[in-house]
Amino acid sequence: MTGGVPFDEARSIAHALGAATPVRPIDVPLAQAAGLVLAADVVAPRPMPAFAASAMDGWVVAGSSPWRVGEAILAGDDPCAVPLEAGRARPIATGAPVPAGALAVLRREHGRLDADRMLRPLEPGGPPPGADLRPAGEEADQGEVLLRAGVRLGIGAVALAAAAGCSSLAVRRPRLVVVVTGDEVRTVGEAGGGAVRDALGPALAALVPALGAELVVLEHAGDDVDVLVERLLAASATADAIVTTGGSSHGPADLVRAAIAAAGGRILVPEVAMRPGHPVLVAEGVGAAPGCDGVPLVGLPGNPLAALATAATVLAPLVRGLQGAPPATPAERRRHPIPDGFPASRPGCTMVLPWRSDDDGAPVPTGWTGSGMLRGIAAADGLVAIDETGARFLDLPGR
Ligand SMILES: Nc1nc2c(c(=O)[nH]1)N[C@H]1C(S)=C(S)[C@@H](COP(=O)(O)OP(=O)(O)OC[C@H]3O[C@@H](n4cnc5c(N)ncnc54)[C@H](O)[C@@H]3O)O[C@H]1N2
Ligand code: MOO
Repeated sequence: MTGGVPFDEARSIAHALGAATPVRPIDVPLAQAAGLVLAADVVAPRPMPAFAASAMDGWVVAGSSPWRVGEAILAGDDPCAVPLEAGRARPIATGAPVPAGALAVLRREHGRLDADRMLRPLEPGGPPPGADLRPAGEEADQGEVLLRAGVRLGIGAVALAAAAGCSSLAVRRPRLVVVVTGDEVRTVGEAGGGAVRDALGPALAALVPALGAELVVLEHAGDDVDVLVERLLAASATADAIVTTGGSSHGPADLVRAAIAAAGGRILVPEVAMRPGHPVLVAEGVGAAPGCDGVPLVGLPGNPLAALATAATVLAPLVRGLQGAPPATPAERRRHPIPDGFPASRPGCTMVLPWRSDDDGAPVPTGWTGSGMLRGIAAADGLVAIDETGARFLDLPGR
């Protein structure tokens, strides 16, 4: 047994903490919306497509063949007010509006235009009614919900919103402040003489936007509790949530817990039954004062692999809560048998390990899984959480 809050419960607490105060929606230009979480439903303002159009280059035909061919219709032309009469055809481009009365579109490779401008199908009978016609409203009726609030916008969703006529979208993008602690942590120069280079600041600077949040400040604080409290209070005034690294355990220089208390916060998750990352903590109300609720905080351990594993475990659900997104993706929730080559589960403890695909696409351990190591996660396709119920693949945004 490792002790600590069970893995799933810690994730639920983190998500619920964020979901209790989802951040205020902001409008962002469409081109900046990918990766962010939608704050309001997007509905089709008109049928999609808005008009009946040809799905192929060829001829739009009415009645039976042969057809007398008239003027071409191009994409961008106004829908024609004059219906196409039986026995007539018009050359038509993919996406061009189809006139009323049309039977079907005959693809250009399926027809022959004779010298007398009469069109005949190569196959007897010609196209069946409706062939290669895109009816108006085929994809959506007017007023139909295209994208639901809470969804993370991918490139397809951005393209759909653009097609629906949006030029900006309401999203929830939480503002995070990251405080990297540790007197021994250096941002420049080489490690040595007891010092280490900061591995976590740069990683979190990449992770935060990959989670669909905004990094407003990334700062370094030594192991001085007064300085740390000051930083937490300042952060609570600007941020929707705070992330600290290091000092989360109970060593002589581990000050994060004391600083949280001094900054008015309350620890909800003091440690998690997981390896690595056991000392990770989740707190609420940092910076709380009369008339101000304070903000959530996730205290990541200093050991680098532990920090990244716990970021995927509790920081990601907290951010999803703040975004108004559901707790975990269905892919993350799905349990798999523990894949070959991975360690068996340990009672009462969730192990989080980096994995990569082998040449056949099967997950294999990366090695270098010590809590202070980084070569494993550097080579990883993701993280896998193993417990007595099986294996679950966690999202590792920005990997
Ligand atoms: N007596 C016990 N000691 C420890 C326990 C325990 O249960 N009992 N838990 C261990 C576990 S598990 C972890 S994880 C670490 C986490 O401790 P902290 O969060 O307090 O981390 P630090 O002590 O500040 O640092 C640990 C390690 O990581 C290096 N570090 C810190 N920040 C960075 C950074 N930004 N970039 C690169 N490396 C960093 C730091 O120099 C230390 O080597 O506690 C165990 N102890
Ligand atoms: O939980 Mo710690 O990350 O094993 O060293």
